[in-house]
Amino acid sequence: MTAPLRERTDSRIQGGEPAVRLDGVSKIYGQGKNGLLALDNVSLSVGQGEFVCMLGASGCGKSTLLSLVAGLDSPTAGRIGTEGRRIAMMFQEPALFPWLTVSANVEMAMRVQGVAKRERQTRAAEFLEIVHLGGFGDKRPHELSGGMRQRVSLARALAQDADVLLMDEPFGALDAMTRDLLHDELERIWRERGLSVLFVTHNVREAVRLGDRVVLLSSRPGRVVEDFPVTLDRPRHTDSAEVAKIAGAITGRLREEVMRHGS
Ligand SMILES: Nc1ncnc2c1ncn2[C@@H]1O[C@H](COP(=O)(O)OP(=O)(O)OP(=O)(O)O)[C@@H](O)[C@H]1O
Repeated sequence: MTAPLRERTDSRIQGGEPAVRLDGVSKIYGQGKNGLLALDNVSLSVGQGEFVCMLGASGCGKSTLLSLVAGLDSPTAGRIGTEGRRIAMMFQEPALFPWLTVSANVEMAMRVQGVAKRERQTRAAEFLEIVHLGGFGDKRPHELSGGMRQRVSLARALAQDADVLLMDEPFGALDAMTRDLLHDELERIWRERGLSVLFVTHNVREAVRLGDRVVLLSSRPGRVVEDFPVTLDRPRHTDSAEVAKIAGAITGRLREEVMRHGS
């Protein structure tokens, strides 16, 4: 059974504005001669309902960019617009509270928002249904597989009533088959709920499998090198020839970028 879609709170959202917009964003960690330029003049937008994947060499500033969009840190220069949108983040590690049940983990976001207990429980059960974990609410995280724990993490993100999902290599630690299943589920949830997604990955095929666009960042300092539109029909398959062809072109460009910096 799929839980009914809850009404979107679209009054928060301004007309055709992008869900996320970065204008000339730079980030320097530290100060003076010890300062480290992590991001340099990055301009990028994620449209409403768009799925954007971001690729780049290790250390090029992808996580930094997500943390700036999430408001966990401030840019040194430039502007980030996410007006009125609710943002949730997902990481490679699901970071669940091990002593709480699955349901209580999902309820946590609503608890912070002051939602009454009975409603929290009902809604947590709905979100767990959406991620195909109905009936697992009373389990503890250690009783679940890695893929199931990431599903809980996704349910917890949805429980924050997010419009924008920032995902930092969320499936990087999972085996290929589990990852494929989660791609299908994420795609379904993204479509059904009209989410805007900014998804960081090292896996080029994963980026092409999921993204409406794939944005390539340069080696540090991160700059936008290229923005590849992906217009293949959905659902796509990671192992398909079409995905492989586009992934091959992007990998070539990524390799050039990494070689240019000798890293
Ligand atoms: N809080 C911090 N203080 C100082 N330097 C930092 C901090 N966070 C990140 N950095 C540095 O900024 C650069 C960008 O880091 P970031 O984690 O954003 O890269 P990334 O592209 O996500 O890397 P990876 O692909 O390896 O996860 C790196 O050189 C990193 O060491």
